[in-house]
Amino acid sequence: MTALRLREVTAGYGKRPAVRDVTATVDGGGWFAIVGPNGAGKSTLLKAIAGLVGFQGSIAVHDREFSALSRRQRARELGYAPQDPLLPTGLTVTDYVLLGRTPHLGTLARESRADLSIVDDTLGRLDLRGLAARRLGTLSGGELQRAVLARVLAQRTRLLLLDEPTTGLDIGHAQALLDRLDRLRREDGTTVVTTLHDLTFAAQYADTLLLLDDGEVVASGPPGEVLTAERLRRHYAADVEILTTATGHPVVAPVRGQSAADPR
Ligand SMILES: Nc1ncnc2c1ncn2[C@@H]1O[C@H](COP(=O)(O)OP(=O)(O)OP(=O)(O)O)[C@@H](O)[C@H]1O
Repeated sequence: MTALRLREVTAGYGKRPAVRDVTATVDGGGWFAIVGPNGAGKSTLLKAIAGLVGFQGSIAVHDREFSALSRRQRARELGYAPQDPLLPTGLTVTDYVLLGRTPHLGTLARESRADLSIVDDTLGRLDLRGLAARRLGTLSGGELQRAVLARVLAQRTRLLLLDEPTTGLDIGHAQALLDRLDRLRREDGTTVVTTLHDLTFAAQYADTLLLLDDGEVVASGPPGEVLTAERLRRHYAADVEILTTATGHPVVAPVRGQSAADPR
């Protein structure tokens, strides 16, 4: 099944769209990473898919035209975690994660035992049970990041849109978080769409990369095809070598002192 279909999506804020004519298909259960240099339009594209930025073109989620759905229906179809969410610092981790159940609550808006059980299960999956009673304002950056992911996972949607989910995480925590997402994908068939700055991580986890530059798609396909030294020089002004892990995944290795942006 197709989880997400974008047809000629153009989106932005003012007269000049930040994203232009993006066409892409994401298979159910896949991992699709949107990559590109700063300001390329990655976050804008995710926001358009999440219904937070106006767009032209067509966005279909699980074969339903997204603009035809109500806010509540959208929140049941996809979970979105922004890069810098506004966090209610006084809320406990449990109460914050419970917010993820809002689209599923009945008319009386009271959480059921099933909702609480989902929250507890999600806290367990993200090793957050020990922090359940802590207020968000007292957490470290990495702990907060996990709490944000927990809120989205508690929404229990088949499609996740995550904007830079590893920002501020050390390499071990970043890997653990991406591994958890990967397990979710394999066990529950969840579809994952992320923006990721770390191209080596993107190549490890995603099956498809979409490379944006200046709002336009400049390459898409399997990581091994998209990530070439030539492309990274052209679109990131970066001097890199592409190495390969024992498992055959590309590794993007910067080469010292040879930045293409350096006037020399
Ligand atoms: N709210 C806004 N109003 C006006 N312009 C915006 C707004 N948000 C982003 N932009 C502009 O849209 C363009 C794309 O920004 P976007 O945040 O989508 O890029 P990005 O690829 O996610 O960048 P980064 O890697 O730096 O996070 C940029 O030129 C940015 O300045």
